[in-house]
This record gives sequence, C-alpha cells and structure tokens, in this order.
Amino acid sequence: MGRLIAVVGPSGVGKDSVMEALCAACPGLLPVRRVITRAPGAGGEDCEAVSVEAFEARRAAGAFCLHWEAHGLRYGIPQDTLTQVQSGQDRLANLSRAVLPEAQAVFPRLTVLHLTARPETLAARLSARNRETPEEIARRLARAPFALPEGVPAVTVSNDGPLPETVARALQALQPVRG
Ligand SMILES: Nc1ncnc2c1ncn2[C@@H]1O[C@H](COP(=O)(O)OP(=O)(O)OP(=O)(O)O)[C@@H](O)[C@H]1O
Ligand SMILES: O=P(O)(O)OC[C@H]1O[C@H](OP(=O)(O)O)[C@H](O)[C@@H]1O
Repeated sequence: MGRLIAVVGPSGVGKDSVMEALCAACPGLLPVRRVITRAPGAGGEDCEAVSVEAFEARRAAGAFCLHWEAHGLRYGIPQDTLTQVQSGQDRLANLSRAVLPEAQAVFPRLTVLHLTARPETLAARLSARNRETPEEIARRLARAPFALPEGVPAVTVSNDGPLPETVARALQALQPVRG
C-alpha cells in the first residue's frame, strides 16, 4: 500500500510550486492530474479541463475517488489514483482542506502537507499570478483562514520564505517517500 500525499493550504500559498519541486526531487513521485471545470488554457497546473456536464457525467459513472467544489469550480481526483496507491505507489495531490476527512476514509495512509503564508504574501502572489480577477482574488483571500478539519494529522510548513527552503523542510517531514 502506498501513500496519497495531500498538499493543502490557502489559494496562492504555493501548493503547485511545492508539488512540482517535490516531484523533481523525488524521481518516481508523480502528481495527480486533477479534473477541473475550468476553462482550458486558464494557466496554472496541468489539469484536465472539462465542462460541468462532462464532470457530472463522470462523477455519476464513478470516475472519481474524491471530488469537491470550491471557488465556483468542481474538482475530481481520478479513480485510478486509488488503484495506483493500493498497488504500492505514492502519489501527490493538491486537495481542498475541506475534503480531507473524506480523503482519510478513502486513503487510510493519507499524509497531509499543510502549507501556510501570511495574508499579505498570499495577496501579493495571487495578484502577481494574474489568473483570477480582483473579485475572484478577494473571495480566495476571504477563504484563506479556513481551518484544517479536526482529527486529520498534518505536517505544517511555512512557504513564506524562499521555495527551496520550504521544499527542504517538506522533504524532511515526508520521508520516506517512494515512487
Ligand atoms: N516560496 C515562494 N516564494 C515566492 N513565490 C512563490 C513561492 N511559492 C510559490 N510562489 C508563487 O506564488 C504564486 C502562487 O503559487 P501556486 O500557483 O503554486 O499556488 P497554489 O497554492 O497552487 O494556488 P491555487 O490553490 O490558487 O492554485 C505563483 O506565481 C508562484 O510562482
Ligand atoms: O480553500 P480550500 O478548500 O482548502 O481549497 C480549495 C481549492 O483551492 C485550490 O484550488 P485551485 O488550485 O486554486 O483551483 C485547491 O486546489 C482546492 O481545490
């Protein structure tokens, strides 16, 4: 049995950046490609962008082992992630903090990496990234303080400083990570 490593934290904290660096540092550790009802070519992570209708059809057919809604978008984790983890591989996924209790039920060896940063850092990064409108950014910042659900063990690492420092601390906290 492998592990699902969930990377969580407020929008703009650097989940995708940290995931990319962790995968580069751990050959064989692969990120989960999420299915999202986001416009294709919106930028950011490599995801499978689908319409709401296509997402709902796949959800009804059991294509997702986890799914949730946030920021007006629907997110799905493909069912084959569970098969891969059950066959002994570790996988890295960007999850909502709200879906962690469900994720723990589906993936008994769930490991949670919780990234944090100061509100002013989040605001600066979201503005600089330029993927959302100012209104969307304001809504994302309002959700930033969402607390981790109780009873979900997590390793909390600040990503306020330089990315390599965060990645070094995360690697130390997550050992051993297998591909
Ligand atoms: N340690 C860091 N120092 C400076 N900039 C960073 C750092 N980490 C991430 N960034 C930058 O901050 C912005 C947000 O990062 P990223 O997209 O990885 O965040 P995210 O948590 O995945 O956000 P979202 O949940 O909204 O997708 C990006 O432009 C990224 O390059
Ligand atoms: O605030 P919470 O629920 O923890 O996170 C909600 C969602 O925000 C981010 O979405 P995106 O990557 O910006 O599309 C996360 O990946 C998650 O899906």
